[in-house]
Amino acid sequence: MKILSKEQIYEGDKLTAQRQNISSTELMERAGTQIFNWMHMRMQGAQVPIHVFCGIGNNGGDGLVLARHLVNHGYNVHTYVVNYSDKRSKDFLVNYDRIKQVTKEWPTLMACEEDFPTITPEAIIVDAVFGIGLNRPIADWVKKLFQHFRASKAFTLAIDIPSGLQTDSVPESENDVVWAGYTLSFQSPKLIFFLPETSKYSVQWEVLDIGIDLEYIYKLNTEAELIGKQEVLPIYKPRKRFSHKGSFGHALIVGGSYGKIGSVTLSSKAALVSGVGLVSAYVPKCGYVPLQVALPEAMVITDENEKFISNISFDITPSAIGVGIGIGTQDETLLAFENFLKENKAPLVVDADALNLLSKKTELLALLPKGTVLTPHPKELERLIGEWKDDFDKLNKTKAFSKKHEVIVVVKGANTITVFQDKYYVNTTGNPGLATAGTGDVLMGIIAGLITQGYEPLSASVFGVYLHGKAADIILEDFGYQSMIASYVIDAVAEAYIDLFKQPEQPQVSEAEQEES
Ligand SMILES: NC(=O)C1=CN([C@@H]2O[C@H](COP(=O)(O)OP(=O)(O)OC[C@H]3O[C@@H](n4cnc5c(N)ncnc54)[C@H](OP(=O)(O)O)[C@@H]3O)[C@@H](O)[C@H]2O)[C@@H](O)CC1
Ligand SMILES: Nc1ncnc2c1ncn2[C@@H]1O[C@H](COP(=O)(O)OP(=O)(O)O)[C@@H](O)[C@H]1O
Ligand SMILES: [K+]
Repeated sequence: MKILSKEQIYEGDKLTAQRQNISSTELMERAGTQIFNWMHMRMQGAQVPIHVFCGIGNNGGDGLVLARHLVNHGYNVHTYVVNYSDKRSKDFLVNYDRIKQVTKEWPTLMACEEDFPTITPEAIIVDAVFGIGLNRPIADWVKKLFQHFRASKAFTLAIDIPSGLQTDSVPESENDVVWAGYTLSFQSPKLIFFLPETSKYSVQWEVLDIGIDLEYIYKLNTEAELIGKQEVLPIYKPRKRFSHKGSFGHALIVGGSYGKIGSVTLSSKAALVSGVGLVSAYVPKCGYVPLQVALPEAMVITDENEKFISNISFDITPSAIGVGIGIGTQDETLLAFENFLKENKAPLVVDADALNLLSKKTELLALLPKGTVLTPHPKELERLIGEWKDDFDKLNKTKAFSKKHEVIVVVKGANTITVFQDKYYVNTTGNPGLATAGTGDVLMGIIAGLITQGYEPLSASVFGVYLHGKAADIILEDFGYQSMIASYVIDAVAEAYIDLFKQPEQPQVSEAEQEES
């Protein structure tokens, strides 16, 4: 699913009105009605107090449409106009008149703290104060209103975006923003739902379809894309009946040092379950026995050194190489890595300590083949691109880094974002069960394994991140967040593949209904 910028959303609204020959008022009616339907389906007329807080722009207009429908359906509604400006949008005014026609209880005008109503914890707050039009600092009394919402502990439903958030920046203080339990977003999810610093402002989100022109969306090139099953299915390469192990390449996993051989075992096994034909592991001598015992399917090549890698030399021709897990950052290993990069022609995935070696000696970045995949966790990323001011600064710096060095950067985290040139691919799978040792090694093995099988490095990264997260989601039911470990994630990659082709469950039709039809 495409994640539209604010400008693209406004453009989409305008074009839709033109092409469907409807007014912006009608589009707002659609938007507000969708919100009403969402609430009505869940509330079924329950008489919980609903406080709808409307700004003076179109987000407020949506709130007024919703409030009118709630009044018409007999809900216990209180509507407020948060009067932070003397301006009013045209469609706000239209809907202000319309709500006055259906109730004697006109919206209460609020202009300072004294006007704040009492909100009980069991009430519902609808936040239609600011939408994507917020463009400057908010008045102090309005910030106090947001704090009043939060202090009330009432469930808060935000329309389009939690008020106080802008689509392309991080708020200065968490007191300047509405903390929503749920956000109903029009047309496109917003990037801020997926970033570490801003995702907390909406516990859950959902996109409501307001019928924006499909051709416009289809042709649109967006900076960010949300990656779910629909997006990875076209990437998947089916297997031919007469394929053989030679058809799926030979992966080489280079890593390990004394006490850290497990990382190589995990990556190599992950590469195998991703579907490669052959896997070899390159480890220091101390890794030979543990690897052969733990993973009989893999071949093992050893370094001359007993405890760490000192010279990466082999006489196979791997289709792709994953390097860096557990190798440490000592000088001999740095030199071995440098010499390896000077010789290497195979596509690369660089992870863990190899990333730290790149940060230690940045000249090595020039030796990476074009399209190399880097898979840093936040600390490794910081060593590569320097400190960032906030999440947007981080993404911009990563983008600049990706462009400069022609590499793909997989920014790992709760919503892993793969960055390549001008584009962000935001993953939707995965859960906090993955916050455990070795899951990054597994990811590296999967991505290296997919490149080995002939996937383009960018597709391999996006697909690999999806499969890895999906595997964790599948086993969540069995192991929960606490007891999930990296090996179980490897075991579940098979199910993640199978899930790609599962049809959504159809609603059960009773025999009586079948006979009727
Ligand atoms: N277009 C459509 O057809 C549809 C739009 N939809 C809805 O419209 C929403 C966007 O609406 P919007 O553009 O009117 O902006 P909104 O967020 O309501 O803000 C109001 C105005 O406040 C102002 N302002 C900004 N910051 C300020 C500040 N700090 N303190 C004081 N004032 C400030 C600023 O105006 P300015 O003063 O800069 O001229 C701004 O314009 C969108 O989120 C969705 O809910 C849906 O109905 C679908 C159809
Ligand atoms: N809260 C979370 N939600 C989803 N995925 C997570 C979460 N925390 C970590 N992960 C994922 O787990 C993996 C951890 O990788 P990394 O930090 O390199 O671990 P290790 O070095 O122990 O292998 C990454 O793929 C990351 O995206
Ligand atoms: K809002």
